[in-house]
Amino acid sequence: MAKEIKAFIFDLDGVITDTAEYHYKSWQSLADEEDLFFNREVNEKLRGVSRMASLEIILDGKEVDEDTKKEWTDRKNKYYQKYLEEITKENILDDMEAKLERLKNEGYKIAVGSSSRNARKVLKQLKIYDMFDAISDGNSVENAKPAPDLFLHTARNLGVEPEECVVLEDAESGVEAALAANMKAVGVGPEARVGKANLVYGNVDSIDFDEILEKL
Ligand SMILES: O=P(O)(O)OC[C@H]1O[C@@H](O)[C@H](O)[C@@H](O)[C@@H]1O
Ligand SMILES: [Mg+2]
Repeated sequence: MAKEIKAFIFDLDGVITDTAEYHYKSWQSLADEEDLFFNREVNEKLRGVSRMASLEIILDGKEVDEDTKKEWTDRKNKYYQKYLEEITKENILDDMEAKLERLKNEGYKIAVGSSSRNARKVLKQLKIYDMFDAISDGNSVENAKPAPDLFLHTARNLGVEPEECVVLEDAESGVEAALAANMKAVGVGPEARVGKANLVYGNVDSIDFDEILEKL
């Protein structure tokens, strides 16, 4: 028999807030300065992918020494952090805060499971940091999504079984990580990207928690 749902684990970038545009602009600045090929299509491949792995995707096989990679990812992060200074509650997607409150009031545990090392900073800027029962970020585990480690770490911190968790994700790598962790996956975005999830919504606004609780 399916286990009862006790917790919801939310990806951050692209599910709670749309910081993807700031990641894009920051990579674009670096790419322009270093004469690397980059555009929105390449940027789509970076969804859910860690900082260094993102650079490897942009480099697309081009050989660069480790010190330079470090300097480039640091520089991209410096640009990104400048954008983060500007973000406020207004950057929360649709009625996500109300949805989180509702789940909390109904007794579900809620957590963040993000690949970003900036996740805590983002949550503080959005003024929702204290709402969560657990927060896992890009510093929490060694193996990034699509490995299940980040979500398993989150479940352990929540004190629930993986089978009792639902993960909400906008990235293919995140959906894969959730399924590999034996959790239920809700995909947010086009079928081509998140179609492997147990349930798919085209955008954050259309996420229906009654349906999720009924079907998963
Ligand atoms: O560079 P950061 O803040 O650690 O973020 C790592 C990754 O975090 C993910 O949440 C984003 O979807 C990726 O685009 C990003 O590369
Ligand atoms: Mg995401």
